[in-house]
Amino acid sequence: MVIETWKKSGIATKFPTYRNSSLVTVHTWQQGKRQDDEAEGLWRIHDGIYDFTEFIDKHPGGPFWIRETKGTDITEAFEAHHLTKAPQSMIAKYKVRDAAKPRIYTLTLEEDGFYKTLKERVRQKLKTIDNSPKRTSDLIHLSIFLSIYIFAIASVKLNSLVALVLAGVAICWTVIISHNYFHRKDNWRMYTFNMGMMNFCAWRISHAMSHHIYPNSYFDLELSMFEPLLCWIPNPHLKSKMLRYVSWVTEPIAYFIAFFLQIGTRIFYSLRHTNIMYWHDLLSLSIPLAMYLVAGRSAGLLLCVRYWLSMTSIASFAFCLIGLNAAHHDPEIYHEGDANREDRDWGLFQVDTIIDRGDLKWSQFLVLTHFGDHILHHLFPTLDHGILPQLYPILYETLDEFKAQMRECNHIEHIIGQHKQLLRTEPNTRAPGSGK
Ligand code: HEM
Repeated sequence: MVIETWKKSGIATKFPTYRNSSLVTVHTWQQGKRQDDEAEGLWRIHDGIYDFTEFIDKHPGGPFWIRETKGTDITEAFEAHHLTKAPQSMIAKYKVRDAAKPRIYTLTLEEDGFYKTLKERVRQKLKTIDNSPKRTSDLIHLSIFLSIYIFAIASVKLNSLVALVLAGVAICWTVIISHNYFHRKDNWRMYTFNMGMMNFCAWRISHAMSHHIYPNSYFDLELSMFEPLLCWIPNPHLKSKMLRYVSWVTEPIAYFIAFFLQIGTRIFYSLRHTNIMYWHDLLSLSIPLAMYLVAGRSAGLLLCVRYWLSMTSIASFAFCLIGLNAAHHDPEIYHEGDANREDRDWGLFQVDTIIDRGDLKWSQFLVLTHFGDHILHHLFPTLDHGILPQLYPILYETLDEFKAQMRECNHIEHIIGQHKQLLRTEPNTRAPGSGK
């Protein structure tokens, strides 16, 4: 089949099927990937086909990761989520056959390539690392999480706008910090991601499996989900003139409604197609409930719900302001259609799709609440953000060896860059690392 030129991906031999569907959801992304990935209905790692059915409930990281990836190519996800050698030595017994067709993804994970070299160094470093910052992360998470209820209740009890805004900020920060936890084995903190009406299971697909593995490409669901309103891919087929300029106006609206759009789409899809809702989708309701039970009986349930919806839209706005301007969108950053680095290493691809927030690095609190240390987080998503700073010397050394660079800028520069990227339709012809 001939692919139209504009649909040619820089990281795969196919244009992803899910992008042809009218409603883009986590579920349609998974369905499309099962069609595209040449995994023969099972699990694919490199050029082998594996049957992990028996292993789903035994997986130390929790059953979700394996159950939800059945029928897909998990090569990069498998590499990025394990730092010990155990998983690699375990897979042989589940191998069924060699894959009939080549992999569709063209990124590489060579033993002597950037990512595997860095990973081996990180593996060694982890043996001697100071783990105490993990406790600080846990404490920060718990304090911010509890402060949601304190500020929410205060907003009703004192009829205070300040408390309402603070509750919104606390919801936003709780959601961002709990992202530090949902990338790992199942744990109670991952559930607190749902305080903003979104769901960590949906995000384990759209964020961990899609965005983290294939950032800024056609396979990145976090780009395509925004495309009716905001489009970062520099391609006039996706980004009409109208969308380019109108997006600057619709952007603040999109920020305010993003959380509601996520749950709305999931409810709509569940009613029309297959249920993709979980019991823990109800967790965010604990906020208005606490407000009503502790402080709102005289004010009434309706007022509590109104205040809760207001703080959630503040949280949504703050989340988008932080998240969409944190790392990935700037004309200097690789987006689908731009010239590729010659070295197709998966880790270098991650480096090319990110500019870190340099202004946060001095504070663990700011890193946790603002998607800081983003490059290291993309490369090693299961590691606590608290210990990432200790890995910088190894990262710098390995980047130097592979003639790559880590880029940094502050939040204002990111906001300016993100808006320029919304306007950009011309692909970059200079490949990252070309040095010209
Ligand atoms: C889509 C594929 C997979 C994903 C996303 C995934 C994800 C994870 C996660 C998040 C953890 C917990 C890490 C932590 O909290 O530090 C984990 C641990 C683990 N997983 Fe997986 N996993 C996948 C496939 C597999 C497979 C196929 C095997 C072996 C057959 C496996 C074996 C293990 C083992 C042994 C651990 C314990 C920690 C370690 O030794 O690294 N996983 N996995």
